[in-house]
Amino acid sequence: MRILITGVTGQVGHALCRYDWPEDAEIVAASRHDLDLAETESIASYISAGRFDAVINPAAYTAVDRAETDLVAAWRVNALAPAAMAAATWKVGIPLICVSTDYVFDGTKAGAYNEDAPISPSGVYGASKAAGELAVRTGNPRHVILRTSWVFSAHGANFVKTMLRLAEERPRLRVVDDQRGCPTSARDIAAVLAKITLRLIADPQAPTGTYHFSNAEPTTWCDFAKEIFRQTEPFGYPVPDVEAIATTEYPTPARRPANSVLETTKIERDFAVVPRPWREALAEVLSDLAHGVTEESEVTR
Ligand SMILES: NC(=O)C1=CN([C@@H]2O[C@H](COP(=O)(O)OP(=O)(O)OC[C@H]3O[C@@H](n4cnc5c(N)ncnc54)[C@H](OP(=O)(O)O)[C@@H]3O)[C@@H](O)[C@H]2O)C=CC1
Ligand SMILES: Cc1cn([C@H]2C[C@H](O)[C@@H](COP(=O)(O)OP(=O)(O)O[C@H]3O[C@@H](C)C(=O)[C@@H](O)[C@H]3O)O2)c(=O)[nH]c1=O
Ligand SMILES: [Mg+2]
Repeated sequence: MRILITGVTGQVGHALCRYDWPEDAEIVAASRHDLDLAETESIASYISAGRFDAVINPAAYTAVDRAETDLVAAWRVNALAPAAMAAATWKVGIPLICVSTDYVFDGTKAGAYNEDAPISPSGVYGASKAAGELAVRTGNPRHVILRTSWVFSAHGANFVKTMLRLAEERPRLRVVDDQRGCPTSARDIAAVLAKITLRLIADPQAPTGTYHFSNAEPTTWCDFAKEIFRQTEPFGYPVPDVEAIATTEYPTPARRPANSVLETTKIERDFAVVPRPWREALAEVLSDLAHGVTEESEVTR
């Protein structure tokens, strides 16, 4: 079976390429040079010519603040590209597995969001991802949309690596303590995406639709930062003071949800997925970083 993976230079795409796929899985890893997702018109022919058995699309325009002033580019990659993929995959009768975000929610809900909670994105990034979801839902009934949150990994750009970099530069960091969510390892997301994809390829009756997946145990960005430094201290890395601040004290172009905790019971039930605590996944990533398993690592398949 042939599986197309997009966004292979990103956190989740990279982890998918490194996943331990079964022997009979042939992974086609498409970078922006192979398939530029901003070129909407090129997507259909690439997919129809590829003889794929499934398409996994973790590629996205993920610069949340930049999206506010780069609306068309964000919508091309996050909305139009998934729309083109949905049409093309449905035409050749294969499943489409896409990744979406907690930022489709406005964050005003008190508890965790389940898959049926109404979406109400407050920024361009979230809105464009919500549009991509809708396109996939209406374009290919054989889809899974996996919403996740606060992705981190040794590879690529993310909050963990930002904190480690800032700690080298400053003795004191100020981090928002009034936005709640669940950090999630790109490797864990990749394992879930692989499991879902293999099941959809093998079984025409496999469950489809929208699913939430994150690592377990909600936290705030501030407590996430503190845990990063608690875990890196033994490596001899610099440990800055982390000051808890309010979102109002850290102005950004895009508004972020105050609460974006995702409820994961549906995926646990339908795909027998067991989310592990993010602190455990963080330890793995920090160990990878300490041992130099970073973006320079070669993807071997
Ligand atoms: N990062 C996060 O915290 C979260 C991410 N998500 C979602 O998870 C998915 C994976 O995110 P993550 O791995 O972190 O993303 P990254 O930002 O790490 O990677 C994005 C990938 O998309 C590719 N891409 C962007 N524009 C294009 C284009 N025009 N043509 C082809 N490829 C393109 C990038 O390629 P290049 O390197 O060439 O730019 C890169 O490979 C996304 O759908 C995202 O919306 C959901 C919740 C949280
Ligand atoms: C660097 C920094 C950030 N912050 C705040 C800003 C923001 O509210 C929060 C996290 O910062 P980031 O820029 O990493 O966050 P952001 O880019 O918004 O992360 C999001 O990315 C997209 C792609 C998603 O889909 C989301 O799930 C989420 O992971 O921390 C501080 O308070 N202090 C700091 O020094
Ligand atoms: Mg960011």
